[in-house]
Amino acid sequence: MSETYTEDATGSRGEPGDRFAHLRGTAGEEQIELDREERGFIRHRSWRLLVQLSVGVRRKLLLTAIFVVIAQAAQASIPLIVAWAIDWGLPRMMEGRSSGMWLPGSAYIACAVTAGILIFHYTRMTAEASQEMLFTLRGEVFRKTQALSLDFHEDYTSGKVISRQTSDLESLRELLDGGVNSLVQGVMFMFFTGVTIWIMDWHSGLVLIAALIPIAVMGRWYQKNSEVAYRRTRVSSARMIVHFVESMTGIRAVQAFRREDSRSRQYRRLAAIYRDDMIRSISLFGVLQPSLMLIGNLTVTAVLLWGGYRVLEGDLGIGVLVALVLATKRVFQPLDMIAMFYNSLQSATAALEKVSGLLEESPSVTEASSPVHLQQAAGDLEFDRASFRYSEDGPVVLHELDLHIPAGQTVAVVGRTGAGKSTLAKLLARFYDVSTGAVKLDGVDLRELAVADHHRHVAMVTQEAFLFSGTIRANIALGRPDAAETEIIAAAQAVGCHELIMELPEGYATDVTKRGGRLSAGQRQLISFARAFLADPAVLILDEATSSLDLPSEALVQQGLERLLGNRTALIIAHRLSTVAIADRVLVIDDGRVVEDGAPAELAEAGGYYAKLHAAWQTSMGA
Ligand SMILES: Nc1ncnc2c1ncn2[C@@H]1O[C@H](COP(=O)(O)OP(=O)(O)OP(=O)(O)O)[C@@H](O)[C@H]1O
Repeated sequence: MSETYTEDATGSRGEPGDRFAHLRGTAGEEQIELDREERGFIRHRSWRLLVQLSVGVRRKLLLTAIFVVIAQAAQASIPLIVAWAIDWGLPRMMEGRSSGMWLPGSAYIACAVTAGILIFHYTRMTAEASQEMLFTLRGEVFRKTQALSLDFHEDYTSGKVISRQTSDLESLRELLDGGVNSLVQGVMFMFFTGVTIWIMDWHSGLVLIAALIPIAVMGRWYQKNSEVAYRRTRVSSARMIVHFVESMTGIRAVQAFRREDSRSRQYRRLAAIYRDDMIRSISLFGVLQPSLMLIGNLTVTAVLLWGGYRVLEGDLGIGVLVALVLATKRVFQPLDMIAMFYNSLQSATAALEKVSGLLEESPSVTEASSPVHLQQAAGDLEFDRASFRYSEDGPVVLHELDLHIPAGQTVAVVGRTGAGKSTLAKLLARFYDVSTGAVKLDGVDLRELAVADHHRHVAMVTQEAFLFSGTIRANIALGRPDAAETEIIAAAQAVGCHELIMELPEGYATDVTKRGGRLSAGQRQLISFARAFLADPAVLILDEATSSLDLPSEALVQQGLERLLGNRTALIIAHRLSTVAIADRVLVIDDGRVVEDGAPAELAEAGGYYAKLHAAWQTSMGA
């Protein structure tokens, strides 16, 4: 699949002075009322996405269209055949000529069989084409959301991503699966039946055309109102899903603080808003559908009355009148289907607006146009007058930081909460790029370094020690997917978790999500150390867990950590005295600046922040 779906060259936010900057990407996603130009912009983006998606299934769509036209022409000619049978066939039969029966009869059967076979084929082809388009889109939404940088995810929340991937794609599925098919089918059927009416009697054709006027007025009314109504349902559905996802991912906090009732109340409130928005949009459809039916029935009455009068006058054959009434009744049958299509179109359009916006986003951390490759890295790190703020108008979090960490050094970073320790780590891991200045690995600016090489040389072990569902083996192998079994075991042995894995019910094949495979915080950390050991990076960034482990576990984790560190360069956000003790150097960060820098023993004597922290730790150890 192509890399850029609806992304434009200017990035997701466009050029300065861009008239639609507030609508690009996911910005303005919750804006419900749009002016004419804004609507045009959003619609263009949505349709462009739909066209891009249809490129791969063009042949199938074309063939479907041809089949639909032929099948509907065959079906629509049935009233003509009836008229022919009555006005031409019947008199012949009465004269004893058998052709009066079998000619119209065979034509009727031929039309019905042709239509049946073609409908079978195009129904299957439409399903294949729409599923193929949805398959592509699902993959694209997943790929895009994974590729987007952390700053996007921190703003957008996983609940919204889930809502794009589930409820929005679902409403698109409804449209593509049944809707398009019924639209083309219905329109073609109406067209051909209309033509047969014209052929039989142009007076009735005029009645039909007159009926199109109120139909068009109703359609326009529905489009205007339902567009806004469905946009509103997309927003309220996303809010409801966001709340649900947050409550479930934060279930520990919810239960610990007994927030179940209040979270339920909030959820009910959001669900009620969604329910009301849905009722409002469906009610609009409730007006559209019967109105169209009424127009249809009035037209049949008009054709019957006027035709009947002309039969009495001797201007029209009775067979033609029967066929005309039959055809006029049939011409409106698909309106029901078309109205339903219109309904799912409006719902899917609102969904497509959101999905195409998400796909228009582009990562803020990108690969340089001609990246520098580093086959081997020693692990020399440098912050060169590096400043950073999370957003353009946000506060400066790191202030012109100058810091050199020679290869192989273990640096513990301490400081009060909110000082900027994690930010330092995130810049090294390149979750973000510095605002000014540079961060360098072996003298190469990280922004110039090939992303794959950066990933290979710099690894981050986060404090949550996240394990994916699957086996222990697979979780360690994430560090290097092509690693052999022996290498995986060697990595586990190196950090000291081989024994504990062997004690699990199925050893390395134990599923971490199953009962018996559940691991403690310390064990999870050791597994994530094994993963990092296997990856064998030159630089390790460790966000040490703040949760206190019991002493035997802490000792195990400590040993595992020391073995993992080896000769690598390491930056550890330290929360334990034992970790700081094994560091070569301690940095005390305060308000985005390094305020103390030296060997642990040296700083413990210096009487500053670290000395106090050290004393407090020692007291707690003694307690
Ligand atoms: N995603 C973000 N967007 C905006 N501001 C942020 C973001 N992450 C952190 N900050 C701000 O940046 C500053 C430094 O945060 P950082 O997470 O680096 O602190 P820390 O020293 O690691 O704190 P802690 O020990 O509590 O984890 C804080 O003022 C914080 O509010």
